[in-house]
Amino acid sequence: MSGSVPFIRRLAVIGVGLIGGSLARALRTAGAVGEIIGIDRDEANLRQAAELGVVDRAAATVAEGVAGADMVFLSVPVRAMAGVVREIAPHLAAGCIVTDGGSVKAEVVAACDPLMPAGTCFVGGHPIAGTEHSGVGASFATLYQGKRCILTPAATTDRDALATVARMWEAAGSEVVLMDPEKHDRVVAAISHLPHMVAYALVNAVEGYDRFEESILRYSAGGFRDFTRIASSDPAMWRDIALMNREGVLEMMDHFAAYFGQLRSLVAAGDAEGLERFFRDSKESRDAIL
Ligand SMILES: NC(=O)c1ccc[n+]([C@@H]2O[C@H](COP(=O)([O-])OP(=O)(O)OC[C@H]3O[C@@H](n4cnc5c(N)ncnc54)[C@H](O)[C@@H]3O)[C@@H](O)[C@H]2O)c1
Ligand SMILES: O=C(O)C(=O)C[C@]1(C(=O)O)C=C[C@@H](O)C=C1
Repeated sequence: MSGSVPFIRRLAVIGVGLIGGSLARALRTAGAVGEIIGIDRDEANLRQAAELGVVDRAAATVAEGVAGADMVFLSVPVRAMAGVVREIAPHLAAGCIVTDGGSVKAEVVAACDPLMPAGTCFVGGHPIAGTEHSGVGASFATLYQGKRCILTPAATTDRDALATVARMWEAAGSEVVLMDPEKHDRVVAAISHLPHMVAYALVNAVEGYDRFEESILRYSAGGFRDFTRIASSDPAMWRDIALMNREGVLEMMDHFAAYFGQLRSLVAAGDAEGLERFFRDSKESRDAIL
């Protein structure tokens, strides 16, 4: 544990899975938080969170769980966020900050912000870090180390609350970036949501390929497995993301289809030079991000 002062007195984590559990672990390791209360509709997962010491105690009810908390972190699927805020709103202490880690921001912020009682504040957030695994058993303290966390404040967001949420993510090891929610959704549609759509479609396409009488997936090796790791991610989480960032995801799927079509034309035309140029451009861009 670092010697830093716990600047969050009581943190309530709603949805103690990969994202919420990892934040709880990271903040505890950093000495940034006094007490951590867990809330989850999956009783077995919540019990495990308490047994693992990820939370200090499991709340019996949502009302009891958020009572007296100065920070509430929402890490439930994106379409569940507003319902949870509606449920906790009457029980929040004055000055409480509610923030989230959901993968879509415009609709989440627009739905949650107006539900907040006077004297409390909602700050939208999204750590750009994760894995294909779910549940508190998959959580780990270093998930956010060296990663970015995007915060999406509105013009009306209290600046002190924003600074406290930024400090929380920095304590977890992340670099905080501010962005408006609409830009956020277009950016993650490109760098996160499209790759998941492509990976899910690729696995189904190969499994659905019926030229042979056996499933050929078992012959897959490094290339296919690296590329499709994220197709093992939670289907319900990705259903919610595709529905809530529908416009951004559709725009990127169309954009991708145009590039895929270009590549198809190069193959069909036997254009060796064009193919090599296409692959070189891509390799240069990909090498540059590492
Ligand atoms: N998995 C990732 O890589 C990743 C990365 C960044 C952000 N996110 C976002 O973080 C959020 C959580 O994802 P996760 O990967 O931690 O999922 P997870 O399945 O590991 O954890 C979510 C937890 O929320 C609980 N839950 C669901 N609905 C609830 C409700 N209404 N009330 C109380 N508890 C409820 C579930 O029981 C589960 O334990 C999602 O919004 C997701 O979009 C995920
Ligand atoms: O590394 C992974 O497994 C992830 O899918 C993490 C990932 C991504 O990079 O796309 C997935 C969803 C998020 O909202 C943020 C991060």
